[in-house]
Amino acid sequence: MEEKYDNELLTEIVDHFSDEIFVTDNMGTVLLVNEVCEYNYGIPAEQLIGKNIKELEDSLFYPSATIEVLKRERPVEIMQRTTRGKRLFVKSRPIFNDEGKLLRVISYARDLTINSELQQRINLLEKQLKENDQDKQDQEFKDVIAQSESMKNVLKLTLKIARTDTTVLISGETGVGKNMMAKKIHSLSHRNQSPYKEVNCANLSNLALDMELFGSKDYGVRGIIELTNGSTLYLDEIDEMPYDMQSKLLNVLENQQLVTQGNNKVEMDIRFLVSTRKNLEELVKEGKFREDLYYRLNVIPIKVPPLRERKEDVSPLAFYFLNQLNEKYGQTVSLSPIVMNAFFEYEWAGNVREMRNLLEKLVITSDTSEIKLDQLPPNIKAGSISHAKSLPDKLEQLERYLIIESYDLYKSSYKVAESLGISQSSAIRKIKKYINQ
Ligand SMILES: Nc1ncnc2c1ncn2[C@@H]1O[C@H](COP(=O)(O)OP(=O)(O)OP(=O)(O)O)[C@@H](O)[C@H]1O
Repeated sequence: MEEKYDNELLTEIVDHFSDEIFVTDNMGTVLLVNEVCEYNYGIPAEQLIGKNIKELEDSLFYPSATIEVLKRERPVEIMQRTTRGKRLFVKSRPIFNDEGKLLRVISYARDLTINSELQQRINLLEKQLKENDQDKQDQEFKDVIAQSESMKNVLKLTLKIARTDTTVLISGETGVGKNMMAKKIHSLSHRNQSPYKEVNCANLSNLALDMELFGSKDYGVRGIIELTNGSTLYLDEIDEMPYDMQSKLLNVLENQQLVTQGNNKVEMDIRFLVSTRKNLEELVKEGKFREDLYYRLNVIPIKVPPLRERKEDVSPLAFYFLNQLNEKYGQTVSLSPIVMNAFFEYEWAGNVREMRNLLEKLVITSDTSEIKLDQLPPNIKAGSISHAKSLPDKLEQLERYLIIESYDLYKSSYKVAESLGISQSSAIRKIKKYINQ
């Protein structure tokens, strides 16, 4: 009786096994197969029983692992293709009786097509997820110009960390957009309904900064740290914070508590975003910045690269600001290609802010619709000359600058020749060299 149940149990297990099971006798006659066979070969299991493996090879699959085991009398592992287009990984092994005579061959086959289909599905889902992320990024950052790979990476990281609560250290030269990124982080965070506060640590005297941040009992004022509880506080130019004050800030960060001017211990829940123009690690080495505070702040570092290291952003930024400013001042000013070239060559020590300010001045003051090279400040006109190292290089850059400036103004090789006192053929040659290349 129990044997019957055991057989039923065995059939149940075999039929529900996710791999194919295929058993033959020592002549290759099929004795047992499970339901997976139907899926792999397109034939119901019953129709396979009693058939010989040699009849099945080629018509249903190739090669047969069972035939190999029958030949060699030892375990075999092979890759098999079925006429239904499946790729199976087959493991077959012989079963011997007590006298060592081959009795059965049992094979297990795993469908690798499922794996690759699964992989394709995963790839597709990952792709959709990435596109989704890209859409989201484009939407959230539509007012942030980022054509360069390095800026795109900054945005990607910003999007990723905005919704967390970690402290972020934003570093970069003046005017690269640190402030803008900090505001983005806040507006994309769950704190965006509470007011974002910022304090510049370089603009105030030590005493005033202390009072601004921590408040004053004498004057009965509450500090901005206390007032920002629950929201985001951006500490701009943290590198300028006096050493002693750094300990007070560290205390708040470490203990998430603040002793207020009213002498109450308040639990703090502030997200700190800090920025630095200087290399904080260097300042730590020089003993000007507390190492413990540095590590506490540097949880997620975001480095916003200077404009000269991401030239691809120069013209998109210029067009973006030009549009914005034209609209603001009711103008229709554009930049001549040569001016665009000068923008590209220039080093922009003041970065994006310097470019925006210059464009604002040009849009306001220009009385022509196209800005010409001679309307630019000398440092930008001559920007590319200062990069040249040797005298011959400098001379060539100077020549290039004069030719470009003159051609930008006159748009005629004859006039360029006349204005610079050279022959027209020489002017043509130089225009070709520096402009039309
Ligand atoms: N990628 C950008 N796209 C659009 N506008 C930008 C971009 N980067 C910077 N700006 C604009 O340039 C100006 C300067 O940026 P921001 O004040 O964020 O720089 P910063 O690095 O914080 O400067 P500082 O170190 O002087 O505080 C702002 O008007 C900002 O909106």
